[in-house]
Formats: sequence, structure tokens, C-alpha cells
Amino acid sequence: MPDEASAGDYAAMIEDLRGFLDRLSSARPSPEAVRCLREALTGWSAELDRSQVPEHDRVFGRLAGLPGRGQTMSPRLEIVETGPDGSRGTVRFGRYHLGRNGAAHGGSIPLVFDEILGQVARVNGRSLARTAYLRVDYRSITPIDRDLEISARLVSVTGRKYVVAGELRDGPVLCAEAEALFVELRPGRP
Ligand SMILES: CCCCCCCCCC(=O)SCCNC(=O)CCNC(=O)[C@H](O)C(C)(C)COP(=O)(O)OP(=O)(O)OC[C@H]1O[C@@H](n2cnc3c(N)ncnc32)[C@H](O)[C@@H]1OP(=O)(O)O
Repeated sequence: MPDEASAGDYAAMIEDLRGFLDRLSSARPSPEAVRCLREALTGWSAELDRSQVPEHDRVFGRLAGLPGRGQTMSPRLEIVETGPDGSRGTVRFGRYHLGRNGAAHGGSIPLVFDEILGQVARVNGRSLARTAYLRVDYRSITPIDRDLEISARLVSVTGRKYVVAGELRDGPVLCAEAEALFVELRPGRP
């Protein structure tokens, strides 16, 4: 993990990256802008090639306490309350997560449910648990570009099995609900 000072910079860089992806996905850049952008990206890829590390040394997605643990794969999830019975927070689907006609892409919604439901299973589990199934029901379109409420609650624990349910709401409107089974890994399983 980075030291305290660089962790702050890293966190801010992740927020910048989210903002960049939102802007990129809703832009119609000029050919000249595309060429410049490509040049900059190629330069940065070469720079990052020099600091590639094995999985257990990565920083991306491993900064507990930051929205989305400091990764940009899933929409920005901020947990505001967590406990053994469940957790709740806010999530914001950016322009990057747009599907069509103002609605978030259906594939981006399970990403955020897996994250929050998985954290509830993890709080309760003695060791790492993996998602065995994740069912999502889309009840209403999920709007982008505003904070939505998301919650997860532990439904049952049976041996190594944790069933967790979740809801995604835009005020009074239920956008989607989910149910997942997490199975605690047997000792020695990757
Ligand atoms: C701070 C960090 C927070 C991170 C949060 C993010 C969390 C993200 C979690 C993930 O996304 S993990 C990645 C996606 N998931 C996988 O890659 C899992 C792939 N599947 C497996 O590895 C195994 O199938 C699994 C570990 C889920 C289960 O294998 P096991 O050999 O340990 O269990 P087994 O097959 O014996 O099943 C155990 C019980 O679960 C039940 N089960 C397993 N899969 C099921 C299923 N799909 N549906 C219903 N029941 C299922 C199974 O019937 C059985 O029930 P009983 O004990 O009552 O007999």
C-alpha cells in the first residue's frame, strides 16, 4: 500500500480517472484532440509498464475506506453505515455507465451489487467468500449522474453459505433489487 501522503494523491487520481471516463464517454473530440489524447495515453502506458507488480502488491481496489475501495471498474459506491446485519450507502452511476436513453447500463448494476453484498458476506464470514450466484431484478430505470441509495442485508447463514439481499433506490423509486449467495471458501481453495 502507498504511504499516507501518496495514498491521498492516489485517491484523488482515482477520482480524476472517474471524471475523465465520464467526460470521454460523452465527448465528440476533434481528430486533433484524439491524436493528442492517444499520444498521452501511449506515453503513460509506457511509464506504467515500468511499475507493474504482482496481484498482492496492487493498490487499485485495495484502499479500504475509499469509495469503491479505490477502483473505477464499478460505479462509485460510498458506504455510509455498515454492520453485521447489513450496510447502506450511496452510489453514483456516471456518464461512463450510460446504457441508452438516460438509463445506466444493465451490466453496471450487478457490479455494484456484487461489491456491497459481497462486503456484507465478508463482514460475517470467517474467511474469504465468493459469489456463487447473483440475481438482479430491474424494477425501474436507474438514472445516471445523481446519488442513489443502495443497501444490503444479511438474509441467512447456513454453514458456509451466506444469502444477502440488496436494493437500489432513487428516492421512493425502487430501481433494482438483488439476491446473492456467497460461499465461504474451503481451506486451501484459491
Ligand atoms: C473488502 C473486499 C470486499 C470485496 C467485495 C466484492 C466481492 C466479490 C466477490 C466475487 O465476485 S467472487 C468472483 C465470482 N465468483 C466466482 O468466481 C466463484 C466461482 N465458483 C466457485 O469458486 C465455487 O463454485 C464456489 C466457491 C462458489 C462453491 O464451491 P465449493 O466447492 O466451495 O462449494 P460446493 O460446490 O460444495 O457448494 C457448497 C454449497 O453451496 C451450494 N451452492 C454452490 N453454488 C451454488 C449456486 N450457484 N446456486 C445455489 N447453491 C449453490 C451447494 O449446493 C452447496 O450447498 P449445501 O452445502 O447445502 O449442499
